[in-house]
Amino acid sequence: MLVTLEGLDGSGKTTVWDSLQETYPDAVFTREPTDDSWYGEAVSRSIADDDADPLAELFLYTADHADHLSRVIEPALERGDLVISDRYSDSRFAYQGATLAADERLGDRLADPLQYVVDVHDRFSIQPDLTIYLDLDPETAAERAGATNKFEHAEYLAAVRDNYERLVERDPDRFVRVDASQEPAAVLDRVEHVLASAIESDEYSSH
Ligand SMILES: Nc1ncnc2c1ncn2[C@@H]1O[C@H](COP(=O)(O)OP(=O)(O)O)[C@@H](O)[C@H]1O
Ligand SMILES: Cc1cn([C@H]2C[C@H](O)[C@@H](COP(=O)(O)OP(=O)(O)O)O2)c(=O)[nH]c1=O
Repeated sequence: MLVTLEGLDGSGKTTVWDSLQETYPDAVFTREPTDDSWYGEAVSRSIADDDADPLAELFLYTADHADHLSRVIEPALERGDLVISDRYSDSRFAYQGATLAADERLGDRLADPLQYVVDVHDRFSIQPDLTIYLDLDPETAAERAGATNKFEHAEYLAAVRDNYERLVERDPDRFVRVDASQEPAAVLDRVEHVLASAIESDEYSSH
Protein backbone atom coordinates (compact mmCIF):
# COMPACT_ATOMS: atom_id res chain seq x y z
CA MET A 1 0.00 0.00 0.00
CA LEU A 2 1.38 3.38 -1.02
CA VAL A 3 0.75 6.34 1.28
CA THR A 4 2.02 9.84 0.56
CA LEU A 5 2.33 12.95 2.71
CA GLU A 6 1.75 16.22 0.92
CA GLY A 7 1.52 19.89 1.80
CA LEU A 8 3.35 23.19 1.68
CA ASP A 9 6.91 23.59 2.95
CA GLY A 10 6.65 23.94 6.72
CA SER A 11 3.30 22.12 6.96
CA GLY A 12 4.89 19.47 9.17
CA LYS A 13 5.26 16.51 6.76
CA THR A 14 8.75 15.56 7.88
CA THR A 15 7.81 15.83 11.56
CA VAL A 16 4.89 13.42 10.99
CA TRP A 17 6.95 11.11 8.75
CA ASP A 18 9.66 10.87 11.46
CA SER A 19 7.12 10.00 14.15
CA LEU A 20 5.35 7.38 12.01
CA GLN A 21 8.61 5.41 11.84
CA GLU A 22 8.06 4.44 15.47
CA THR A 23 4.46 3.36 14.87
CA TYR A 24 5.25 1.40 11.69
CA PRO A 25 8.81 0.07 12.12
CA ASP A 26 8.37 -2.43 9.25
CA ALA A 27 7.19 0.09 6.67
CA VAL A 28 9.42 1.53 3.95
CA PHE A 29 9.97 5.25 4.62
CA THR A 30 11.06 7.21 1.61
CA ARG A 31 10.90 10.73 0.18
CA GLU A 32 10.98 12.94 -2.89
CA PRO A 33 13.21 14.53 -3.88
CA THR A 34 15.27 11.44 -3.05
CA ASP A 35 18.35 11.91 -0.91
CA ASP A 36 20.30 8.81 -1.94
CA SER A 37 20.82 9.08 -5.69
CA TRP A 38 22.55 11.36 -8.16
CA TYR A 39 19.14 12.26 -9.59
CA GLY A 40 18.18 13.62 -6.16
CA GLU A 41 21.49 15.47 -6.00
CA ALA A 42 20.74 17.09 -9.36
CA VAL A 43 17.36 18.18 -8.01
CA SER A 44 19.02 19.72 -4.92
CA ARG A 45 21.32 21.71 -7.16
CA SER A 46 18.35 22.97 -9.12
CA ILE A 47 16.48 23.97 -5.94
CA ALA A 48 19.51 26.01 -4.87
CA ASP A 49 19.71 27.76 -8.26
CA ASP A 50 17.42 30.81 -8.38
CA ASP A 51 17.84 30.97 -12.17
CA ALA A 52 17.05 27.31 -12.90
CA ASP A 53 14.95 26.82 -16.01
CA PRO A 54 11.46 25.79 -14.80
CA LEU A 55 10.96 23.20 -17.54
CA ALA A 56 14.40 21.68 -16.97
CA GLU A 57 13.56 21.58 -13.27
CA LEU A 58 10.28 19.76 -13.91
CA PHE A 59 12.12 17.06 -15.83
CA LEU A 60 14.85 16.74 -13.19
CA TYR A 61 12.21 16.13 -10.51
CA THR A 62 10.43 13.72 -12.86
CA ALA A 63 13.65 11.82 -13.61
CA ASP A 64 14.22 11.49 -9.87
CA HIS A 65 10.64 10.18 -9.54
CA ALA A 66 11.11 7.57 -12.31
CA ASP A 67 14.27 6.31 -10.60
CA HIS A 68 12.52 6.36 -7.21
CA LEU A 69 9.70 4.24 -8.63
CA SER A 70 11.88 1.53 -10.14
CA ARG A 71 14.50 1.45 -7.38
CA VAL A 72 12.37 1.83 -4.23
CA ILE A 73 8.59 2.03 -4.67
CA GLU A 74 7.89 -0.82 -7.11
CA PRO A 75 10.08 -3.44 -5.34
CA ALA A 76 8.53 -2.49 -1.97
CA LEU A 77 4.97 -2.72 -3.29
CA GLU A 78 5.77 -6.06 -4.94
CA ARG A 79 6.92 -7.36 -1.54
CA GLY A 80 3.60 -6.17 -0.09
CA ASP A 81 5.23 -3.56 2.14
CA LEU A 82 3.57 -0.43 3.43
CA VAL A 83 5.34 2.50 1.76
CA ILE A 84 5.17 6.00 3.26
CA SER A 85 6.63 8.76 1.13
CA ASP A 86 7.31 12.34 2.32
CA ARG A 87 6.20 14.11 -0.90
CA TYR A 88 5.46 12.36 -4.20
CA SER A 89 3.92 13.24 -7.59
CA ASP A 90 1.33 15.67 -6.20
CA SER A 91 4.24 17.91 -5.16
CA ARG A 92 5.22 18.15 -8.82
CA PHE A 93 1.63 18.80 -9.94
CA ALA A 94 1.24 21.57 -7.33
CA TYR A 95 4.74 23.14 -7.31
CA GLN A 96 5.84 22.82 -10.95
CA GLY A 97 2.23 23.57 -11.99
CA ALA A 98 2.69 26.91 -10.19
CA THR A 99 6.24 27.54 -11.46
CA LEU A 100 5.32 26.88 -15.08
CA ALA A 101 2.22 29.08 -14.80
CA ALA A 102 4.37 31.95 -13.51
CA ASP A 103 6.94 31.60 -16.31
CA GLU A 104 6.31 34.25 -18.96
CA ARG A 105 7.86 32.13 -21.67
CA LEU A 106 5.64 29.11 -20.99
CA GLY A 107 2.58 30.48 -19.22
CA ASP A 108 0.76 31.27 -22.46
CA ARG A 109 1.84 28.16 -24.30
CA LEU A 110 0.60 25.72 -21.69
CA ALA A 111 -3.13 26.19 -21.41
CA ASP A 112 -3.19 24.35 -18.08
CA PRO A 113 0.29 23.88 -16.55
CA LEU A 114 -0.93 21.63 -13.71
CA GLN A 115 -2.62 19.31 -16.20
CA TYR A 116 0.53 19.32 -18.35
CA VAL A 117 2.57 18.05 -15.38
CA VAL A 118 -0.08 15.42 -14.59
CA ASP A 119 0.05 14.27 -18.22
CA VAL A 120 3.86 13.92 -18.11
CA HIS A 121 3.36 11.25 -15.40
CA ASP A 122 0.68 9.39 -17.30
CA ARG A 123 1.68 5.84 -18.34
CA PHE A 124 4.59 5.33 -15.97
CA SER A 125 3.76 6.58 -12.51
CA ILE A 126 1.90 4.77 -9.73
CA GLN A 127 -1.02 6.46 -8.04
CA PRO A 128 -0.93 6.47 -4.21
CA ASP A 129 -3.67 4.56 -2.35
CA LEU A 130 -3.90 7.35 0.20
CA THR A 131 -2.58 10.91 0.26
CA ILE A 132 -2.58 12.77 3.55
CA TYR A 133 -2.68 16.48 2.82
CA LEU A 134 -1.36 18.66 5.66
CA ASP A 135 -3.30 21.82 5.06
CA LEU A 136 -1.74 25.08 6.26
CA ASP A 137 -2.05 28.73 5.23
CA PRO A 138 0.92 29.98 3.15
CA GLU A 139 2.01 32.66 5.65
CA THR A 140 2.37 30.21 8.55
CA ALA A 141 3.98 27.68 6.21
CA ALA A 142 6.59 30.18 4.98
CA GLU A 143 7.23 31.30 8.56
CA ARG A 144 7.72 27.73 9.80
CA ALA A 145 9.87 26.81 6.79
CA GLY A 146 12.09 29.85 7.35
CA ALA A 147 12.03 30.66 3.60
CA THR A 148 15.45 29.16 2.92
CA ASN A 149 14.79 28.39 -0.75
CA LYS A 150 12.96 29.95 -3.68
CA PHE A 151 9.92 27.65 -3.20
CA GLU A 152 9.23 28.78 0.35
CA HIS A 153 7.92 32.32 -0.16
CA ALA A 154 4.32 32.95 0.87
CA GLU A 155 3.18 34.35 -2.48
CA TYR A 156 4.46 31.35 -4.39
CA LEU A 157 3.13 28.99 -1.71
CA ALA A 158 -0.34 30.55 -2.13
CA ALA A 159 -0.31 29.49 -5.81
CA VAL A 160 0.92 26.04 -4.81
CA ARG A 161 -1.88 25.76 -2.26
CA ASP A 162 -4.47 26.65 -4.93
CA ASN A 163 -3.08 23.79 -7.00
CA TYR A 164 -3.29 21.37 -4.06
CA GLU A 165 -6.93 22.43 -3.66
CA ARG A 166 -7.57 21.54 -7.30
CA LEU A 167 -5.95 18.15 -6.82
CA VAL A 168 -8.02 17.42 -3.70
CA GLU A 169 -11.17 18.41 -5.55
CA ARG A 170 -10.33 16.12 -8.47
CA ASP A 171 -9.60 13.15 -6.29
CA PRO A 172 -11.62 13.37 -3.06
CA ASP A 173 -11.42 9.62 -2.35
CA ARG A 174 -7.64 9.53 -2.35
CA PHE A 175 -6.93 12.71 -0.39
CA VAL A 176 -7.57 13.14 3.32
CA ARG A 177 -7.13 16.68 4.57
CA VAL A 178 -5.59 17.22 7.99
CA ASP A 179 -5.56 20.63 9.66
CA ALA A 180 -1.81 21.29 10.02
CA SER A 181 -2.28 24.45 12.10
CA GLN A 182 -2.97 22.29 15.16
CA GLU A 183 -0.20 21.51 17.61
CA PRO A 184 2.16 18.71 16.51
CA ALA A 185 0.66 16.03 18.81
CA ALA A 186 -2.87 16.70 17.50
CA VAL A 187 -1.69 16.56 13.87
CA LEU A 188 0.09 13.27 14.50
CA ASP A 189 -2.94 11.83 16.27
CA ARG A 190 -5.18 12.61 13.34
CA VAL A 191 -2.68 11.25 10.78
CA GLU A 192 -2.26 8.02 12.77
CA HIS A 193 -6.02 7.59 12.94
CA VAL A 194 -6.46 8.15 9.18
CA LEU A 195 -3.59 5.79 8.38
CA ALA A 196 -4.80 3.04 10.71
CA SER A 197 -8.30 3.07 9.15
CA ALA A 198 -6.86 3.01 5.63
CA ILE A 199 -4.62 0.04 6.48
CA GLU A 200 -7.56 -1.76 8.05
CA SER A 201 -9.80 -1.33 5.00
CA ASP A 202 -6.91 -2.29 2.70
CA GLU A 203 -6.40 -5.55 4.65
CA TYR A 204 -10.15 -6.17 4.69
CA SER A 205 -10.46 -5.67 0.92
CA SER A 206 -7.49 -7.92 0.12
CA HIS A 207 -8.97 -10.91 2.04
N1 LIG B 1 2.04 21.22 14.02
C1 LIG B 1 3.07 22.04 14.13
N2 LIG B 1 2.97 23.22 14.79
C2 LIG B 1 4.02 24.08 14.89
N3 LIG B 1 5.25 23.86 14.37
C3 LIG B 1 5.41 22.70 13.70
C4 LIG B 1 4.36 21.74 13.54
N4 LIG B 1 4.82 20.69 12.81
C5 LIG B 1 6.11 20.98 12.52
N5 LIG B 1 6.48 22.17 13.05
C6 LIG B 1 7.79 22.86 12.93
O1 LIG B 1 7.78 23.54 11.67
C7 LIG B 1 9.02 23.38 11.01
C8 LIG B 1 8.79 22.66 9.65
O2 LIG B 1 8.33 21.33 9.93
P1 LIG B 1 8.66 20.13 8.94
O3 LIG B 1 8.13 18.88 9.58
O4 LIG B 1 10.11 20.14 8.55
O5 LIG B 1 7.75 20.54 7.68
P2 LIG B 1 7.83 20.10 6.16
O6 LIG B 1 8.54 18.76 6.11
O7 LIG B 1 6.39 19.99 5.75
O8 LIG B 1 8.57 21.19 5.45
C9 LIG B 1 9.93 22.63 11.97
O9 LIG B 1 10.67 23.57 12.70
C10 LIG B 1 8.96 21.88 12.88
O10 LIG B 1 9.49 21.65 14.15
C1 LIG C 1 9.14 16.47 -4.73
C2 LIG C 1 9.08 17.91 -5.12
C3 LIG C 1 9.50 18.92 -4.27
N1 LIG C 1 9.44 20.22 -4.66
C4 LIG C 1 9.96 21.29 -3.78
C5 LIG C 1 9.25 21.49 -2.48
C6 LIG C 1 10.31 21.97 -1.54
O1 LIG C 1 10.34 23.39 -1.54
C7 LIG C 1 11.61 21.47 -2.15
C8 LIG C 1 12.33 20.44 -1.31
O2 LIG C 1 11.44 19.48 -0.85
P1 LIG C 1 11.54 19.00 0.64
O3 LIG C 1 12.96 18.68 0.97
O4 LIG C 1 10.53 17.93 0.87
O5 LIG C 1 11.10 20.31 1.43
P2 LIG C 1 10.26 20.50 2.78
O6 LIG C 1 10.73 19.46 3.75
O7 LIG C 1 10.61 21.91 3.19
O8 LIG C 1 8.82 20.39 2.45
O9 LIG C 1 11.29 20.92 -3.43
C9 LIG C 1 8.97 20.57 -5.92
O10 LIG C 1 8.94 21.76 -6.28
N2 LIG C 1 8.55 19.59 -6.77
C10 LIG C 1 8.58 18.27 -6.42
O11 LIG C 1 8.21 17.40 -7.24
